[in-house]
Amino acid sequence: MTKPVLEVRGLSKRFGALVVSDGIDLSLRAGEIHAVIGPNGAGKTTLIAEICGGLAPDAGSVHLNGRDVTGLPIRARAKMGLARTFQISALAMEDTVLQNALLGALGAAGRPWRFFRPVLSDRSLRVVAEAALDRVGLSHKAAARTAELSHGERRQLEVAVALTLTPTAFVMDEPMAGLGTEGGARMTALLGTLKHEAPILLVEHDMDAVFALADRISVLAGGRVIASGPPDAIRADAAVREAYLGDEA
Ligand SMILES: Nc1ncnc2c1ncn2[C@@H]1O[C@H](COP(=O)(O)OP(=O)(O)OP(=O)(O)O)[C@@H](O)[C@H]1O
Repeated sequence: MTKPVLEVRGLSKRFGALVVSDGIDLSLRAGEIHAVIGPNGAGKTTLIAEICGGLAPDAGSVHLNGRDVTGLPIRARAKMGLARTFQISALAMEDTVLQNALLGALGAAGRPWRFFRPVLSDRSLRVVAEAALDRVGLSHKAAARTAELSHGERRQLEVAVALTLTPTAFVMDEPMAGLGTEGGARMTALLGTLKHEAPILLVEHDMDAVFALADRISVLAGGRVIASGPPDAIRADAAVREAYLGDEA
């Protein structure tokens, strides 16, 4: 089997007496969507922070493309193509859609923000930013102020910003949150094609989306992976039903 793009081994973290990551092993392979689900407080947000570099684990490691990145800060991991989208929007609302994509491309190119003005006319960055907008279906809104976008369009723009990193792996934190039926369907279709460019670690509460999209699902409860496997196996897993899904699943 090919080496995982992203690999988490024995990740452990406690806040005082509370164990939030309890020896978590997880891998993300090329071409897949691996969903991480679990009840509130299971430790999903903490896990994402440890993977992306916002929070140092007490023990364990994170490897990206075979390289140990456990000690690296967020920015260094992002430069290696670890592209995160956020639960809460990190977009600049007063800037245009294209400017937000350009800011992403600028960050990916590792240039300081104070050179932003000239960058607006930088051809190579514009090409990257415009291609990302095109990819998520937002080209027609390039000149619009970001504040004028619908909620769904903002989430699409967040994916476009992530795309400007030329991702090695996506880490997505609830990309379906707040999307209606139409926006959810559009995002589902987008993720289904994006996974072929870079695999997606998907933390998501929308179970319909998870079971429709995921190639593998890992279930977190009390900081532990209590089950991991293809959607059908997870649906049938008694421990999962008890811990999380309820009998209606
Ligand atoms: N900085 C912190 N200090 C103390 N406790 C924390 C801290 N961050 C998180 N926790 C606790 O760790 C546990 C796991 O939280 P986390 O946010 O990772 O769970 P989650 O699975 O993402 O939950 P949700 O689905 O509600 O977002 C919770 O009990 C939370 O209160």
